Amino acid sequence: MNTNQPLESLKTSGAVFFIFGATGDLARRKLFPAIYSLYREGKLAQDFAVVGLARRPRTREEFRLDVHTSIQEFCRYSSDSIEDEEWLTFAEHFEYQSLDINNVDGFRELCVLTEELETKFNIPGNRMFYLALAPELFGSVSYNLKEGGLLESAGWHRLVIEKPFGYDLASAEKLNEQIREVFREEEIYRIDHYLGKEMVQNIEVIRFGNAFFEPLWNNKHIANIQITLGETVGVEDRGGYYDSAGALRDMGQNHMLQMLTMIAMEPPSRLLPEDIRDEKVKVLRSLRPYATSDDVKNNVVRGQYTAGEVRGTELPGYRQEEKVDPNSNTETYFAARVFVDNFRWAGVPFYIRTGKRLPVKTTEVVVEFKSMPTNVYLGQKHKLEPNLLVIRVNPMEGIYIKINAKKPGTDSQIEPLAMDFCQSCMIGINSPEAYERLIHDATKGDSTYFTRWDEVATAWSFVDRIAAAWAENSGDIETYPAGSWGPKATEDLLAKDGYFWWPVNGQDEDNVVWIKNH
Ligand SMILES: NC(=O)C1=CN([C@@H]2O[C@H](COP(=O)(O)OP(=O)(O)OC[C@H]3O[C@@H](n4cnc5c(N)ncnc54)[C@H](OP(=O)(O)O)[C@@H]3O)[C@@H](O)[C@H]2O)C=CC1
Ligand SMILES: O=C1O[C@H](COP(=O)(O)O)[C@@H](O)[C@H](O)[C@H]1O
Repeated sequence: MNTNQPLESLKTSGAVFFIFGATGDLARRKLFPAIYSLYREGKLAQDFAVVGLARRPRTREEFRLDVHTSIQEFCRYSSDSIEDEEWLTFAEHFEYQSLDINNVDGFRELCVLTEELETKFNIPGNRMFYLALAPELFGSVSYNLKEGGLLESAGWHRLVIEKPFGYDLASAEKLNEQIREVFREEEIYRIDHYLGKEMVQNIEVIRFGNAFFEPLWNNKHIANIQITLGETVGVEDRGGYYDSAGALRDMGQNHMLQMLTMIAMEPPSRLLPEDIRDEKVKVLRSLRPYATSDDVKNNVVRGQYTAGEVRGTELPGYRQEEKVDPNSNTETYFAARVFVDNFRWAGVPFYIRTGKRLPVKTTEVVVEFKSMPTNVYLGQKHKLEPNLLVIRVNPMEGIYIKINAKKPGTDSQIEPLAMDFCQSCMIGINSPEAYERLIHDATKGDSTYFTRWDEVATAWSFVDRIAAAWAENSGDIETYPAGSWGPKATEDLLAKDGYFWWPVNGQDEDNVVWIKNH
């Protein structure tokens, strides 16, 4: 398939969806609800089937009940009762097969089942393999799909894989080699679900669709950019995975750097998947690498949460969490001062931070513009507030712009004004979830919002230097109480440049006059 086909020519076609890891958390919380929403919205072709695969035994009826329960709990559309005709019509498309990834015989049986389903639902041999599995299993699945004959049908074959893609560059390369022995790059869809978020995709339109942003989008006018991905949750039941990953690998290598690329990339010459991905990888290649451990120390902060209280609830520290090493030095928070060394961004610091057990669940980008050279109203000593463009990604979706204006009724008193457009207030819960959009894109063959191998590899080489410096000084991790905004050193990262973190969601901005669409 040519991934540079015009996007409007890409259409959803009937396919069999194979969900490897169908008894797991991701399938339950995200994948089944996403498939159901797509079905409800008429975005799936009529001729489709879903095969759930995992080791645990399940009858077809038990599996369909699992799918129903997951939809009731997590989908933005609730499903009908399991006896209703509409649900039965949908559920009819779901099958389950118990299968061990490491046993090729199971794949041969799967091949027979698949051909039966393709005949039953008139599916033209298109097959999408979604790996909701630990990455160690990706190589075996690919190999056994081929050995088991599943790649011999007439239609297209696509492999959708979850993050994390490896643990570092070396392991990612190995993983990639294993997969590439079977699938071509254009058949591989590496999910980074942040790229499926409405407002992350909207960054492109805000930038390239507005005459008053793009001309200012450079180091002449922008002072700094702040990207925050705050979470209130701890590690929940994923302690085993998280303790070997940490915030840098879990969020930094992927979601944070991908968001940074969307903010910093050059306008693509055409809006085709490869053109956009080419521009994103150029940003990753322009990231200034931290040359020494001292560089890392001066520009990156890591922290781990200790016990704390959030809205009256006592919460344990990270080391007390289930499946976490009680002496763990894994970071649950990190912040970094990053530079994109290219013509557009030279000298502009990008401050990025993410953490678990922070006070607010929020993903937000703040673009701080350079201050006016002087305050013509009150003189040099009185600095005017800088203009801000704030892109709210999650859970609130929208943008606000902070400007200075004359306070009505005064001679020349100036007050900051925020024009707040809340998209989620208008669209509400019907805003499509990231997984829906990405699964839909994969069925159409649109790889724009999936990460290409060179993006993954370049991001790892940037992150590996931080991880290596931390490994040398494993004891210097700072702590922060659950419910706080992370270690104190995070403030210093910005303070040394004369900046501070802007309050997220406009909180504490009491001196600002808000003009809202809601
Ligand atoms: N959960 C989440 O929110 C997110 C998850 N991810 C990624 O998605 C992937 C899956 O995560 P998650 O669902 O949480 O993991 P879980 O541990 O909940 O599920 C793993 C699944 O793999 C199956 N499995 C394990 N070993 C085998 C095997 N040998 N043969 C066949 N099936 C096997 C398990 O089923 P059984 O035991 O029955 O065989 C289970 O269905 C991971 O890579 C994770 O990092 C990424 C982003 C978010
Ligand atoms: O990929 C991951 O993302 C989630 C956060 O996603 P969000 O869409 O809820 O913001 C994070 O909790 C998890 O640790 C990480 O693996």
